[in-house]
Amino acid sequence: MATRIRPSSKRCAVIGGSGFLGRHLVEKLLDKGYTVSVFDIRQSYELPGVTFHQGDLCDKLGLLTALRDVSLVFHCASPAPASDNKALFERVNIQGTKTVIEACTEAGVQKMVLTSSASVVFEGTDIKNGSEELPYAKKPIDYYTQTKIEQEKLVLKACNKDRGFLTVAIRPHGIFGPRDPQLVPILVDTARRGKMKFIIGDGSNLVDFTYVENVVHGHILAAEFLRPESPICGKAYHITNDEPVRFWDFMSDMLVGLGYAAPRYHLPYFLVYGLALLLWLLSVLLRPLVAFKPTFTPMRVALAGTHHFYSVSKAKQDMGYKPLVSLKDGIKRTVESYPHLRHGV
Ligand SMILES: NC(=O)C1=CN([C@@H]2O[C@H](COP(=O)(O)OP(=O)(O)OC[C@H]3O[C@@H](n4cnc5c(N)ncnc54)[C@H](O)[C@@H]3O)[C@@H](O)[C@H]2O)C=CC1
Ligand SMILES: CC(C)CCC[C@@H](C)[C@H]1CC[C@H]2C3=C(CC[C@]12C)[C@@]1(C)CCC(=O)C[C@@H]1CC3
Repeated sequence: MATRIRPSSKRCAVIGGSGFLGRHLVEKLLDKGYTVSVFDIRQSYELPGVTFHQGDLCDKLGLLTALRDVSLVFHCASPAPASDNKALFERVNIQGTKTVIEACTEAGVQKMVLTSSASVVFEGTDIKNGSEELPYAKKPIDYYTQTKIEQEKLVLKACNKDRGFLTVAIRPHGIFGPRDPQLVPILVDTARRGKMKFIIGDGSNLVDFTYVENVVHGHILAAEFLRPESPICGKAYHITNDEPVRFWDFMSDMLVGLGYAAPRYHLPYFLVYGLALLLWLLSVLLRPLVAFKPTFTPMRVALAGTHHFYSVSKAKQDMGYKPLVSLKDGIKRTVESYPHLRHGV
């Protein structure tokens, strides 16, 4: 049974703290008595007790200023997967993460918690109750995931007990909740354009969706357990709601909760995947002439049409992780937080 050890210092920095997960993390850290600095390329809010440092994480000097006197760093910055910009993913997730590690070691930071992704092991085919033992995807589903793999490897490799720098990676899956800029807005936009009528495949595929407060809980537990004698040093941990759900039931609950019709008609998986691949290729080839972004990318079709859910046994055993908010409550809270996205508004 894991025993939690209180952190020696509660001064931390959240890189990417202006984002969806980052802001929820900042709010919970403040509740728990931490002193928080945010480092982000943009400032999206103001909160008493939070010091904002606006800058690009590829800039070591900017980081060093933000990391002064900080003992714990959460790194949850990344370009959005939908940006589909290979050069940007490589610059921020790989080069930028190298810079973050260098800055942390130069500034004397003792612990770093990386937000990785469960998708680092996903190749577009079924994963059922996948453990952290699964190898990294040899053929990741997109450039974003490819760079998340490299990023996780860099951070875990940097863990060095002798030098007093401890690292751990949290791998959430399908984060949702209030202020999420991706899942619900994309879903509603697709529904408003009349494109949410179809279920890809037979609709029985199980997927993990994780309420944002559970993801935050996993990050803070990891930070608090990160000590030289702990088994979590240099390791990756899945963090989910531990309630795999049919992908299309989850989407239907969200849609119906917001007043839209649930999808009803089935389309064969491989037909939709093939069409999505064709459209994506066209969008890449025609990029210099016309800019269009298909809603159903091959990555989204793979995520929507396969089983992919992950075991959280290791996080339970090593850090005493247990989701705090059920899927049902998470969906209710999320739906209530988007009055402006309701049907007819
Ligand atoms: N949303 C999801 O379902 C999942 C997200 N993740 C990971 O969780 C983390 C947080 O994701 P979200 O909160 O959803 O994204 P988000 O887009 O809301 O937040 C990312 C933040 O990073 C900042 N950022 C981007 N480039 C930067 C740069 N060069 N320098 C400084 N800041 C920069 C952005 O301004 C933004 O505030 C990311 O690492 C993502 O890969 C992992 C699994 C699932
Ligand atoms: C148009 C519909 C078929 C799908 C709408 C919902 C999708 C936008 C989301 C369903 C699964 C989500 C997901 C991610 C982003 C949003 C979805 C595709 C991630 C790719 C975000 C970043 C990660 O690290 C992995 C996530 C997997 C699940």
